[in-house]
Amino acid sequence: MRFDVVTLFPDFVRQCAAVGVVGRAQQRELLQVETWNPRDYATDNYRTVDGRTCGGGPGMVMLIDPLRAALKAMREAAAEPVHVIYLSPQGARLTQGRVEALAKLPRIGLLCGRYEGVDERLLAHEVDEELSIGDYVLSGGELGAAVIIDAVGRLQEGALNDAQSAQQDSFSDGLLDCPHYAKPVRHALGDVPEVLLSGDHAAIRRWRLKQALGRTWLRRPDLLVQRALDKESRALLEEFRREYAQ
Ligand SMILES: c1cc(-c2cnc[nH]2)ccn1
Repeated sequence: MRFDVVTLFPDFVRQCAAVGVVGRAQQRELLQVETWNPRDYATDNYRTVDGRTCGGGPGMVMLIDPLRAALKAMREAAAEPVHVIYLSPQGARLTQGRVEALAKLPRIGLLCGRYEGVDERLLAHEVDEELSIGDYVLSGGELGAAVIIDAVGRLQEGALNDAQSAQQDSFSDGLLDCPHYAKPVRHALGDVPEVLLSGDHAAIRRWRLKQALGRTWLRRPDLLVQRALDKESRALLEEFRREYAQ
């Protein structure tokens, strides 16, 4: 997987991708992150990349030509076709399902806007998809790009170790994660649940699934609506709800 990020802040994006799972995956050449700065493609002496918004009003808009030249250089830099994503509050909300689909692509281009955004004509001709990481306004698209690089990058074959894969699976089955504990077993803040000390792996699996179902029901019931539950999960959730109601 190759990510190509068009951004006025390449160092920020590279630093985000240099640590943790994604950083290690880059070192192991499981993925590649390249950056393209539109300012390097501005043709005037001031390296101008923004202009006043037509029709008046506050703020500036990113100009077509520096972005278009940067995208052209990006497309020419490698053979595979690029799926170009523009990060914006106007985009479709990013979901784990969309992340899993994106993880199958050979190359992803991430266009990061700043100021009030990007000239609509550039978006209409150069962008395949708009995605939002949440209903709030950020200072630019770079944090969205970092989220996509992390969520998609960690799904590349070999990027995760066994424990991380298990944790990924627990989120990816559409439920919130169960509670986690480490030593000491006894603490002034409370004790580790006995079942986790029992060595009974079947009971531990059921307890973790019950907690995940119960938490999802309490905190994100909308996720449960979208998810069919098997007989065991329905029974465990009912058990959780009965105990919760007591
Ligand atoms: C993705 C991008 C953005 C954003 C880009 N520029 C200002 N906000 C907000 C949410 N998700």
